[in-house]
Amino acid sequence: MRSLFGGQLPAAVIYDLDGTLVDSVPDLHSAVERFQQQLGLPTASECEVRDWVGNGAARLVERALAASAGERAEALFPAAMEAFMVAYADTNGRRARLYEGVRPVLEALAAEGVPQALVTNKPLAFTHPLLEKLGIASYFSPVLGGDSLPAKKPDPAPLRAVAETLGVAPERCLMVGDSRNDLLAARAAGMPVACVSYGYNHGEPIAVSCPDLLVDSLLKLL
Ligand SMILES: O=C(O)COP(=O)(O)O
Ligand SMILES: [Mg+2]
Repeated sequence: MRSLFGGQLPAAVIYDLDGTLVDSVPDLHSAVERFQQQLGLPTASECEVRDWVGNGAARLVERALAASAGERAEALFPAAMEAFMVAYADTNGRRARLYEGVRPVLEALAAEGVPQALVTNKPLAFTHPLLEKLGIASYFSPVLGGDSLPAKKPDPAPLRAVAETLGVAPERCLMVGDSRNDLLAARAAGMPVACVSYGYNHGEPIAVSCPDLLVDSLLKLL
């Protein structure tokens, strides 16, 4: 990580959540399965849901409907969205786990006084309870969800907003993510970007998008 900043630490680190810090797919899959069952639709596998995550809750529901509801997808969307929100409020955090290395890295950077922030496409109402459950909420300020601003990643607006809030130049921040949404947002904001290889990227290895740094564990950032 220091190699990207002339041997120094970045002025701030901005993390993605799902697929970068937290393996949240088991809980998202349970919620998708539940709304599909309620609507009498065939249910998705966990692998399918893994490839659909990353553009926020509405896109996840749309992708699940496209795969299971055929011509009825559009008409079923409002009911599916409502059922998903209720189901995920219940399943969120049940099986979610921090990836290896996450807590030590958060601790190490906090000890060095590096500000850490979170920009996820997950709705904010699900983000705060998940961070609390996993015991990592106190590391991040600010926390932006997919519905915090009019635009979400891959739009650079949330990353720019964080840099401005923290009073640091975007090029001195490091974005850490798992998907091309994180990478495109960072590039458009003028931020160096590190990606983890183990996350969710719509079924494609993130290496294809050539991040500035590619790591198989957050520990490699140190
Ligand atoms: O699409 C989601 O809800 C997950 O988003 P994230 O990878 O930006 O945390
Ligand atoms: Mg992600």
